[in-house]
Amino acid sequence: MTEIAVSVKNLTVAYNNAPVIQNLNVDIKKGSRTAIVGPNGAGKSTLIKTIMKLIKPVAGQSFIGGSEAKSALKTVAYVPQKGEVNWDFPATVFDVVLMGRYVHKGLFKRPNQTDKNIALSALDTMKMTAYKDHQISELSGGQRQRVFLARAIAHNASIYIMDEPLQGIDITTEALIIKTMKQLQSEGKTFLVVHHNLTTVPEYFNDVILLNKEIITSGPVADVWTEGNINAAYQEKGDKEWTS
Ligand SMILES: Nc1ncnc2c1ncn2[C@@H]1O[C@H](COP(=O)(O)OP(=O)(O)OP(=O)(O)O)[C@@H](O)[C@H]1O
Repeated sequence: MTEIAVSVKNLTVAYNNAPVIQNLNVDIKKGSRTAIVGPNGAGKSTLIKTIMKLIKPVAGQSFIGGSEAKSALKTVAYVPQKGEVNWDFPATVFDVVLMGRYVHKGLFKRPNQTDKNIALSALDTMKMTAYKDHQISELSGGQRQRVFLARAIAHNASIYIMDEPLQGIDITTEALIIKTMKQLQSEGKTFLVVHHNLTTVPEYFNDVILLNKEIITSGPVADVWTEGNINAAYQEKGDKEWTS
C-alpha cells in the first residue's frame, strides 16, 4: 500500500467568513514530488498554510504522517513565499541556515559543532558557501531562495513544503533547486510545491494537484496532466459558486 505523507480531509478554509477552499480531500504520497497548480487566488498558499497549521480551518483536518498534532510538523521544512519574509532582519546567511537545526535542539540550546557542520554542508549543496557571512538583507532574490532551501536541508526534514520556490529566479538557480529536490526525493523525502510554470510540470514533478478552490483533479502527472484538466482548473470561478 502507498504510504501517505500528508493527508487533508474535508477541509474548508475561509477568510472573513468567505470560503476560499471548500470540502477539500487529498493525499500526498510519501516520496513524491507533488506540485500544486492552479490560477491566482485558487487557494494554493491557503492550503499549504493550513497544512502548516498557520491558518485554522473552518472544518476538516490535515495530517502529517497520520498525525494531526502540531508536533508532527517537526518533520516538515516549510519554505514560504519570498515576499512573506522580513529580509531586513539582521542575520547572516549562516545564522539563517543554522536555524534549520533548532527544531532538533529547542530554542535555548546552543548549536554544537555537528549542527554547524550540517549547516555548512547545506550551504555547500546550495552553492552559497561564499556568502556565509553576508547579511541576508544583502542577497538577491535567487540567493535568498537558495538560503531558504539550505535551511530546509539543514533541518533534515522528511517533508518539504514550498510556496513558489522558483518564482523570479534565474535558470541556474532553478536547475540547482530541481536537482536538489530530485536528489532528496531519491533519499525518500517528500515534496509538496506550489508551482506556476505549466510547461515544466511534467519534468519537475511526478504527481500534481490541480486546484481552483476545489480539487479539479489529482494524481500522477502521466495520468492527470491533460489539456482538458488544465483548462478546467484555469476557468474563472465566480464567488457565486460557493453560495448554495
Ligand atoms: N489573509 C487573507 N485575508 C483575506 N483573504 C485572503 C487572505 N489570504 C488570501 N486571501 C484570499 O484567499 C484567496 C486564495 O488566496 P491564496 O493566496 O491561497 O491563493 P493562491 O492560489 O496561492 O494565489 P496566487 O497564485 O496568486 O499566489 C484569494 O482570493 C485571496 O484574495
